[in-house]
Amino acid sequence: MIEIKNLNKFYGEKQILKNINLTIEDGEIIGIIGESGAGKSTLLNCLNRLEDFEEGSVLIDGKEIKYLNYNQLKGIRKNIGMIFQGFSLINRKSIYKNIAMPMECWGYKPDEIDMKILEVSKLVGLEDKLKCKPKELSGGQKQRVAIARALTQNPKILLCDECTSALDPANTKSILNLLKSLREKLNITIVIVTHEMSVIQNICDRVAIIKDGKLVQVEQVDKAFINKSEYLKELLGEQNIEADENYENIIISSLYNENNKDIIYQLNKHIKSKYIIKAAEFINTSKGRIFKYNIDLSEDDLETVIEYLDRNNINYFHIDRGEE
Ligand SMILES: Nc1ncnc2c1ncn2[C@@H]1O[C@H](COP(=O)(O)OP(=O)(O)OP(=O)(O)O)[C@@H](O)[C@H]1O
Repeated sequence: MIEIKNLNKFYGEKQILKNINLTIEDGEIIGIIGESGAGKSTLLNCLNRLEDFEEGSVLIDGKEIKYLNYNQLKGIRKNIGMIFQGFSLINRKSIYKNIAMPMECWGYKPDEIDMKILEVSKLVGLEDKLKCKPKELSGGQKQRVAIARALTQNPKILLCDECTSALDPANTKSILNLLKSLREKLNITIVIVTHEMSVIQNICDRVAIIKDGKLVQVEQVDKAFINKSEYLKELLGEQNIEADENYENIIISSLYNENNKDIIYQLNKHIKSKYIIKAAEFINTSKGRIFKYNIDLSEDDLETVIEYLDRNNINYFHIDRGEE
């Protein structure tokens, strides 16, 4: 478990992280998203003390890392793998040698290294590329090498800083699938810093939004997308749809399930007068598919619709226009 408590971080006079509090459970995949310069990478780097922090604490499995000396830190960092956007591979060395590097530093015996490399290269699907050089690999394959290298230390935590930002959509998808399968097989905790909302949607259990150094929202991904906060809308570049004062406006949004899959058909059966679907959106998340309909309907139909939605346990938000 990672526990971040009242974390404050400064560069000179400038405060970069402002009273961050966050607990990350074992085996969780959490995504940290925010605008450029918000403090995402700095926060990630505080988790293994690549960056020191002035105030607050970071506990890894109950152990405070703030005051650890160099040797103690090395021990903790063994449990925390890190992967970056740029892969950090040595081009003149083979894939085998690139993966072997941390084990060589730690003084493992050659046959131990051999066995481990066989194991991790199978996990990331690179067992036939060990003799290649990085330049012979695609971006996605290079990131797999970086992940394999991190896995040689049997990490309990994987910190990923924009690990798919340099990849095309197909390679991004394959790396995200790999991370998901690693969590399933090894119960690794994964913290992902990203500016790509698709990464958050596809694999994260929770999303943490950081704005100007403050953690402004931490929520389960499905809940965050069912009822988007102003922060999330801002990151998505979405604007609120203007309300039409002649209608009641309702947003119906839920995870798809047996109960609500034919919601529009059902509404048609219940509503007397015409209604307007102003926007419809379908989002795939790690928790399932979310639908969202923004509907204008007559005042007469509002009560019937709300009753239907309540009865069937379907989420909705009635936009209160107030008394104009
Ligand atoms: N070594 C440093 N010295 C001084 N200021 C720094 C240093 N590193 C980062 N900063 C500043 O800290 C702030 C947060 O940087 P950080 O890299 O954490 O943001 P980020 O959210 O990861 O941004 P991006 O998405 O662009 O990578 C920025 O204003 C940045 O300029």
